[in-house]
Amino acid sequence: MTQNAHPAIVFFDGSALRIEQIIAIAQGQSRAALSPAPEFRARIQKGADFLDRLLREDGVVYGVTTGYGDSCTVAIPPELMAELPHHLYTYHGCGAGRSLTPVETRAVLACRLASLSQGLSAVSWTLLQQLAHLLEHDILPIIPAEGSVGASGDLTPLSYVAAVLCGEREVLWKGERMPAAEALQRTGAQPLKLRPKEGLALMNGTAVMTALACLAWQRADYVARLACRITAANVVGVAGNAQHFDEILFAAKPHPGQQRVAARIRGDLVAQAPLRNSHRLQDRYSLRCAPHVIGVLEDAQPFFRQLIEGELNSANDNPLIEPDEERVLHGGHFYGGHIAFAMDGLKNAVANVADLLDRQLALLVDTRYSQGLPSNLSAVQGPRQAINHGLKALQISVSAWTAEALKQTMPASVFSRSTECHNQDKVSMGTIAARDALRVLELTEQVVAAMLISARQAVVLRQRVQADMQLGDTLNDWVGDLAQRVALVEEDRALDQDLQRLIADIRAQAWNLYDGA
Ligand SMILES: N[C@@H](Cc1ccc(O)cc1)C(=O)O
Repeated sequence: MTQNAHPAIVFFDGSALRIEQIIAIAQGQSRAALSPAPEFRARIQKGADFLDRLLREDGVVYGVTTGYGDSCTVAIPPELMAELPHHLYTYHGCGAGRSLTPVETRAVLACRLASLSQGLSAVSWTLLQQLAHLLEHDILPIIPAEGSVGASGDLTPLSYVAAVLCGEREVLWKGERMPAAEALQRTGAQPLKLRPKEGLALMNGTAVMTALACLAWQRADYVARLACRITAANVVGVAGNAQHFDEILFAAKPHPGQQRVAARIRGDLVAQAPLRNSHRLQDRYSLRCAPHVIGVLEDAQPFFRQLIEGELNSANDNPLIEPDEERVLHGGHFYGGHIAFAMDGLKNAVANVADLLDRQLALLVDTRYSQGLPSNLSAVQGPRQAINHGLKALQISVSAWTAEALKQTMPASVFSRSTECHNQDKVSMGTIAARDALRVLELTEQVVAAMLISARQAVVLRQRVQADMQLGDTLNDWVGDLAQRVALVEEDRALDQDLQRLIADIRAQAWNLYDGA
């Protein structure tokens, strides 16, 4: 997707949002705003009014007139009720670990706003405005990444959002870390005084894991595309057999994602005649089965999207306050099992792509398998060949990153444990799964960056040993583009700067691959 494909403003009014809209907000390509539609505001108001009436007439609402979680049996005296929401974020101020990045934090704010805009959380219009104010002025709560079990949602990390709305704790604003109160004041906003239930509404949900999942989904999509292009280049590099990606062959196995991967690679290899009589009819699995590996990710992504967007477009706190039917519904929508499962699956499929690429590089650097390419893809000829080592160390690094990515695939969702005096006795661990997925993606992007260097190197060296080798236009243009970004590795040189630049290109999705198909 190109940048100008994003609308300038994403309006929040409870209607369904897509992953791309959250990403566009997170990356600063779109602004977020509350819908000006009077019906939307009226619906929000109706929820808040209903809660007020309920308290006047009925007097008992979980988390409003009672303590939280297992402490729901504790009655809150009326004179202390107003303080209760502030206690919620205060005692949850026990996060640790790295802080979420600005991109991640914007995504969190957008996901929480999406959930509260469903109109089922009985928050005030003022609260929504304050949340939108943070996004509008790019006031970013400092949110520690660790400390959520992912059911009761992301209570602890979201307490940092709640506190900031109330002018407490710290934010990043215009690149500077400062007290939240100062940033609010300098942007013309007042600290919020939370109404009954608003602490729970803000915190008792899945916005952190959902935000991280949106970001992971999009990065995984791009990794899959790059893996197709790199595989095609590597087939050329080792003079492999393009027939492995044949259309009739893949028609026999009706996984649409796998078929799409085969079609992409096949399209990239248009100039490669199928080697019907070559001495080696079949390439090794890391090439021949590339559609079967990348295809798992491709086929799973629509399902992951469905899980992620289902969560994104949900009211995921508790209790829900339904203003039309006038119901107070106690449930467990803060349970992030769908995100946990999506992220455990995504990290597995992505790490398998890293592993595939690592195996392809192992073929390329080894003269036993590379069909005439120089050892370690060294481009140096003549006497100086002896002291030059080509991509030897790069391949070792790729193996290290791959091993670490694979190690990270242990499912988080199976590590549920009973917590909070056995009220939260089954939890999702979705936030841990999402953080794992991002770490796997980081490592895999490093692998991909290295593979860009090696794929380009391999194609050039193949041309050297096989002067009549033809490249299709797409692959030719792409290798030409890579040549602009990274010089051929000839005399030994440190490659870390090249890697950093390429990783940045990958993160910026610098290449338009397969026209979004
Ligand atoms: N998620 C719990 C509420 C809760 C809130 C804060 C806690 O510290 C613990 C539990 C529920 O709705 O049942």
